[in-house]
Amino acid sequence: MKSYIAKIEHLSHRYTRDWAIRDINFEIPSQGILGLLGSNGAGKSTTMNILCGVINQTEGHAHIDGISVRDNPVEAKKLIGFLPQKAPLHLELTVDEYLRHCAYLRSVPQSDIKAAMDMAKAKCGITHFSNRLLSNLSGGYQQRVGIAQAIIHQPKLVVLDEPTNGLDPNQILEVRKLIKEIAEERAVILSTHILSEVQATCDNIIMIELGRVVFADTMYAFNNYIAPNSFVVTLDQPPTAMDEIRLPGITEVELIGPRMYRCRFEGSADITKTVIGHALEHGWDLKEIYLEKTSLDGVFAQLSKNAAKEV
Ligand SMILES: Nc1ncnc2c1ncn2[C@@H]1O[C@H](COP(=O)(O)OP(=O)(O)OP(=O)(O)O)[C@@H](O)[C@H]1O
Repeated sequence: MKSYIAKIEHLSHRYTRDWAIRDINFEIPSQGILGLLGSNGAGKSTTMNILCGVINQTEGHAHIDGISVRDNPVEAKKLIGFLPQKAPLHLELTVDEYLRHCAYLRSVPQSDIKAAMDMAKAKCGITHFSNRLLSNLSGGYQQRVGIAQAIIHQPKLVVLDEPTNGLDPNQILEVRKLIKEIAEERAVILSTHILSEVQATCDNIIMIELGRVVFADTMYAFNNYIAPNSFVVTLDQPPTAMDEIRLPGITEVELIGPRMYRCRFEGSADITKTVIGHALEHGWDLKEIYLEKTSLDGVFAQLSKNAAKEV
């Protein structure tokens, strides 16, 4: 058995003059969740749409289980469930009416449709809403219906474009849990511009910026990559000269609030222990110290810098 279900090779696309994506290469593992992370306009939807046969690429190849999406779209699409950024819901239908319609569109045999609907509803926790109009469901439940339509034909790969966009914090947690459950049986690729979304749900990550892959590895490697390089410290009795806080290893100290300093450092985060010891020794009266999480912007900046160096 192949360890991946889909393969993207040298994928490039331009809508008009400029390239939206350029020479994208990656594989989607047969199981688990792959996160496609990138800021707005990075090229996530373009990549997803090509993968799902919604648009044809200008150059390169997308294969699902060895089948070319471009050359054999009907067969390739049978293997994919897709929830686009704007869920294709018909709000005037009930959950059952809508899912029956989706099963029919997905060529589920007539005799299997009821079982397919029951399976998708149970999996997505919407059985009790079978006869509810979609327009009367909350955003979180509408998204569950969107996911149910994506798995109704038991695809090997589920593609989710910004699946938690517009949901409230509780709904986000529930939908993430559902996505993880779905990925126990198949491959899932989800796109998002939210770093914490990928960190919370994904096993592997592809990060794209300006249409190019800037990072591709496991989530573990990514988390190590974005190890924080700054901390914030509040000192009730700070030294008169701010420079005194700049202990060896600290490269920059910035005043960001009353007696509150952002310190950038190189090397191990253990530097905070040194600062705590030093503050105690010099009576700086340390109130609070915490490592700052690297922002997505920070990660992008760092990755772009690295990519530029490699060119
Ligand atoms: N139909 C289109 N016609 C022309 N340009 C487009 C079209 N769709 C997308 N683009 C451009 O292609 C680039 C990539 O867009 P894409 O929608 O793939 O990015 P994205 O990462 O999904 O962003 P978002 O999170 O905002 O949806 C952007 O510069 C965008 O303006």
